[in-house]
Amino acid sequence: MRASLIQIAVNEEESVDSRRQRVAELVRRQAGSDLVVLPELWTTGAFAYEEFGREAEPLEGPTYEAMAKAASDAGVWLHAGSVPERDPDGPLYNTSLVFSPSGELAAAYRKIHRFGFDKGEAVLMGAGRDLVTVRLPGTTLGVATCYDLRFPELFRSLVDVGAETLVIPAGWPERRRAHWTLLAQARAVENQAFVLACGTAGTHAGVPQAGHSIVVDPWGEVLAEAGPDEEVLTVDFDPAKVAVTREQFPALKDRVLGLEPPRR
Ligand SMILES: O=C(O)CCC(=O)C(=O)O
Repeated sequence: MRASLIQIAVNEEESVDSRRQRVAELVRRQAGSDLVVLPELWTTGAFAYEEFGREAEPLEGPTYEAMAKAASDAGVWLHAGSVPERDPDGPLYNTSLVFSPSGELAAAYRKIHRFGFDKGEAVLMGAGRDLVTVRLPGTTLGVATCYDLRFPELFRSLVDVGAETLVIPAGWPERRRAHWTLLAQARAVENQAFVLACGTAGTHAGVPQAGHSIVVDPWGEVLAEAGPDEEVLTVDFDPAKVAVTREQFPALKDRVLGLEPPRR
């Protein structure tokens, strides 16, 4: 299976419209890959809080339209990263869109863990509640977004519903790049799954982005890692390695659930 992670540079000098067109063209150029992955909130930037409301789109908005077409033009599965979604009956959501090679929406995932503590996304957006997996020929994707990476129980739940390849679009800041790399490897090792983690490059809202998108195999080996700038990271991997790893080193079978609290 060939995956291409497009680590988009999100800078304020470029308008959202031109970035959308540029990214659609970049997706089209990945014809021949099976799966293309984009980062989190690449239209606005994950830290451009004032832009969320201004650039929010209905689910089937301009980014949806452009990415559905790009996926079908290229004939690829496209995890189109996330957009600020305006729910007509509710708040904004940080919503990821996954398209099939014919341009049909295969899944939408509303980010569960919102970043910012008492500001930013955590107060501006609503929280998703639903686990999302997508069946592709050869593997099942489990989807999560950026800050979700810090919550291992989410990934365990995805594994419990069949995830074998964990896809994580992000807008991770340079300041915590070490956490990004470490957590991507940890999620791969503990879940015996592939991790495809696609971040942004550039600087927006004064926050330099980490770049360094990364692909990790179920044994924790880094198959490919991007540099700090805009880049397409292409990697070939064998999804069957998940089953082989889980069979040869069956640690997931040794889970002990429902432990008792300490006795007083
Ligand atoms: O957890 C982090 O350090 C970064 C998270 C983040 O930037 C986000 O979820 O947008």
